[in-house]
Amino acid sequence: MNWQTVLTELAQNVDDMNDEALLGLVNQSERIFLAGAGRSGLALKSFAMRLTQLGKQAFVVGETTIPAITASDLLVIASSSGETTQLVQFAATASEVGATIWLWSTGTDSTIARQSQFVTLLAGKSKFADADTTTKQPMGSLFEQSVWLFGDIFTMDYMQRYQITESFMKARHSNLE
Ligand SMILES: O=C([C@H](O)CO)[C@H](O)[C@H](O)COP(=O)(O)O
Repeated sequence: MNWQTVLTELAQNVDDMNDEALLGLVNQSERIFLAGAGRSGLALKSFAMRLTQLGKQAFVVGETTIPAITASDLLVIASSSGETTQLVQFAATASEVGATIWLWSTGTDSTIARQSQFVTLLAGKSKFADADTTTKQPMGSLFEQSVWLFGDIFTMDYMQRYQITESFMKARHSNLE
């Protein structure tokens, strides 16, 4: 029963959100930084891994080996609320240096959204929102699931758009597992 509820809720995500501009944005960005807190960050990490396998330089914010972000870099932020304190600070720093920000969120009325050049809206509600009709799941669960799925679907679209094969990606998979 709850399986069906979750799958139905995930269908709120439209299937035509990977437009050419976003595919081009990632293609043109040599270095991509990814930031998310809590469960949103865990889901976004799965996309960071795929970006590496697609041939990009991907850095998860918070890892000690991360370089400084610069004007030519892309910062992807996943945040249901767009208001999580440390992510607001990351967006401010990225803006100061002139980096491009691509936010994945549930709305456009947030501090981070206002600093972002690109915003992708995913199904779910902000973790700060009260229970509503958007989802029966607690807090940001639907959004966090959507982050994982959007990353996977974007990966498939990117493979098709730039003719990247699975063997190309497998060759870039970690061999220290
Ligand atoms: O871990 C989370 C929490 O359990 C809500 O479901 C959130 O992902 C984390 O707090 C980050 O929040 P957002 O930045 O609003 O996604």
